[in-house]
Amino acid sequence: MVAPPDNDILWARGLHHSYGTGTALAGVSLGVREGEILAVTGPRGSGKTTLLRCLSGQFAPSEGEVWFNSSPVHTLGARHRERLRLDRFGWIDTQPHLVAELTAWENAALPLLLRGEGGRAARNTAAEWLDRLDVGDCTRRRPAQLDQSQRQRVAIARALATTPQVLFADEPTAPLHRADATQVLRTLTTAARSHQITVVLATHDPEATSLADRTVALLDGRRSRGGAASAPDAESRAACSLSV
Ligand SMILES: Nc1ncnc2c1ncn2[C@@H]1O[C@H](COP(=O)(O)OP(=O)(O)OP(=O)(O)O)[C@@H](O)[C@H]1O
Repeated sequence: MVAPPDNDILWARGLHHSYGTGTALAGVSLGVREGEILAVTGPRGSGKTTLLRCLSGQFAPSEGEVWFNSSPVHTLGARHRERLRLDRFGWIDTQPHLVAELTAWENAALPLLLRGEGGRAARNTAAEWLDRLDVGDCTRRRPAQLDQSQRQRVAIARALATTPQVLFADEPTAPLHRADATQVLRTLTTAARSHQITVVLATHDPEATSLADRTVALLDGRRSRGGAASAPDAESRAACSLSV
């Protein structure tokens, strides 16, 4: 087992993952720099979600390695991976999975409370992020009293509230209308840049790829050549990342 380059916060080599007999990842390697916003693109079924789940420790890949901050993730047991996700990672799903019985405020504060933060501090931080996501006036409402766009904004505020080292976002603006999606994406990427949060963003949205530093494209569970560089130094960054 060879340690990854020091300058990659997240690094994966030769990732394979299957669902039963269906292969979702067939040997994907990549590196993500600290503070980088990386877009993962590809057609439906190309493996984007599976890649994000393997990188974030939700799935243990059937083959291959994942390293975070120069420590192996793929050799960790389920409980240690869970702890790593709670302490270091954030996750935004395509659909906002909020707790129906809790208010927007309580939903956004939840990961902070699970980390052991005091109630008042957690609620203050959650309120700040709800404000930034333009749902500051919905804090006392439950998910059923919010529209889809407001629910997704609460889910994004919840993911940002912990200021994770790496934020994984799986097509986070798919349920939003065009204008909403653009505004939410800009808020998300601006917040990530100002807080040095590394983002791995699975997306079909050209607007999202234009806000990223670099794009990695997948096809049939492998890296394809479709990833277009979007930043001046993208070529040199891409050279640091492996592709098979
Ligand atoms: N739970 C599952 N059970 C069986 N097969 C699955 C499962 N999840 C994904 N797959 C299959 O694995 C492959 C990769 O799926 P994945 O969801 O990772 O791709 P994706 O690029 O994120 O697609 P989409 O854009 O539709 O979300 C596809 O062939 C898909 O049908």
